[in-house]
Amino acid sequence: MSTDEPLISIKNLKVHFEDSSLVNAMIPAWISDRLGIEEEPTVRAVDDISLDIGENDVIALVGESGCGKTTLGKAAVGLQRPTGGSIEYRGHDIWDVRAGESDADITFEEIRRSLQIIHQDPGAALNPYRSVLDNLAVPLKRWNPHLNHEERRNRILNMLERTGISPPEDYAERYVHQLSGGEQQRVALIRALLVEPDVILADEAVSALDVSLRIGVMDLFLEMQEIFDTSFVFISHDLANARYLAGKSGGKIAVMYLGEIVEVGTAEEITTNPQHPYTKVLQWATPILDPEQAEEAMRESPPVRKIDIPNATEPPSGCRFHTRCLEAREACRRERPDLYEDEETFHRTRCFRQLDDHDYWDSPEYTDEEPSSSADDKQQTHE
Ligand SMILES: Nc1ncnc2c1ncn2[C@@H]1O[C@H](COP(=O)(O)OP(=O)(O)OP(=O)(O)O)[C@@H](O)[C@H]1O
Repeated sequence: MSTDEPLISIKNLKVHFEDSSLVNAMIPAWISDRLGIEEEPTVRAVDDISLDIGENDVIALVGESGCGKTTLGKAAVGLQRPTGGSIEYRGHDIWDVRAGESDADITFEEIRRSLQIIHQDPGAALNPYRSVLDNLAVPLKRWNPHLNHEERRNRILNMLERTGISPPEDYAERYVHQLSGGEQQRVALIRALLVEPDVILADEAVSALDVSLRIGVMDLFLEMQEIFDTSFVFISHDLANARYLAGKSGGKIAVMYLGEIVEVGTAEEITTNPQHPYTKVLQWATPILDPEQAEEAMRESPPVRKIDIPNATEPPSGCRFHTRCLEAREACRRERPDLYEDEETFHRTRCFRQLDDHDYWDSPEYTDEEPSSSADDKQQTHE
């Protein structure tokens, strides 16, 4: 259950990258000028996002590849400098603290300790030349220097045991490559938990795992979340994972599309009552386990005009989803919708269709793009 005071407050966050791709970098500026090539288009990875993360909160960020999930997550934990807007940790602007321009009684280092990250590839975060014990001793030595060797060892063995790595004495002596993917992810989780963080960002932390192991690791994350009262931000391109994580923990799902959050709600709301047309596309593309239901779903056309996602360097005007949206009208091309909140459920949706009296309803249907063949779309989406 989260308290009113946010742990992290993200306000109008922008992270734009200058896309200095190799091709651009190899073309001299004078040739680019003559050919009219724009040298470094700006990638609007995160564009005007506001989001609070409360104490003991669970948020599952979901969206297609390239929509800005990782960039938002990294910015939230102080690993990515914003190009606009702000990120506050317990009321202190993280980057002002880092620049020494804040009167906060906390250092940037301490903020970074409180905000941990777990990557998709846990092996990358662990030193392959050290044992599990030595790997896990590193954060303890740094943040709990008063502990002696024996105390550190006991704490680590205890965590190994609690996370189901048994016998802990045996595993503690193993090297990272001697562990399975699931065990490595558990060790990465322990490494993050040992420094007693307020927030753990788990970036596609279960995506690489076999489906059979996935539920076990997700359950472990949620169990640890409850025991340690740590907030978790789970990043996933898979709505099914997001639903599981947010559903079991009573957390929220935030759906991202092209650098924006388009819908936020409980797992129940997003699953049974999705409001944004893009969320319905994600829902449609999410595998259904029941074979009978899956077959029926396969017969339905995708609820989208076209499959291709626009380029993040040139996002569509107005509502960014309008070029793919079956419900789009002219108003959607002209004007950017806000995240409108349902007063009863707190479900928020960035779509004019939430407002009974919006001009949208009198606006002509959007016709710029020809709807593509639904049969082709179906095939492409399932490939
Ligand atoms: N350092 C960078 N320089 C330039 N562009 C970047 C950089 N990092 C990310 N991007 C671009 O920003 C956009 C968002 O990327 P991001 O990795 O945040 O998306 P994502 O939703 O996490 O995708 P994925 O699931 O594939 O990791 C993409 O277009 C990506 O190419």
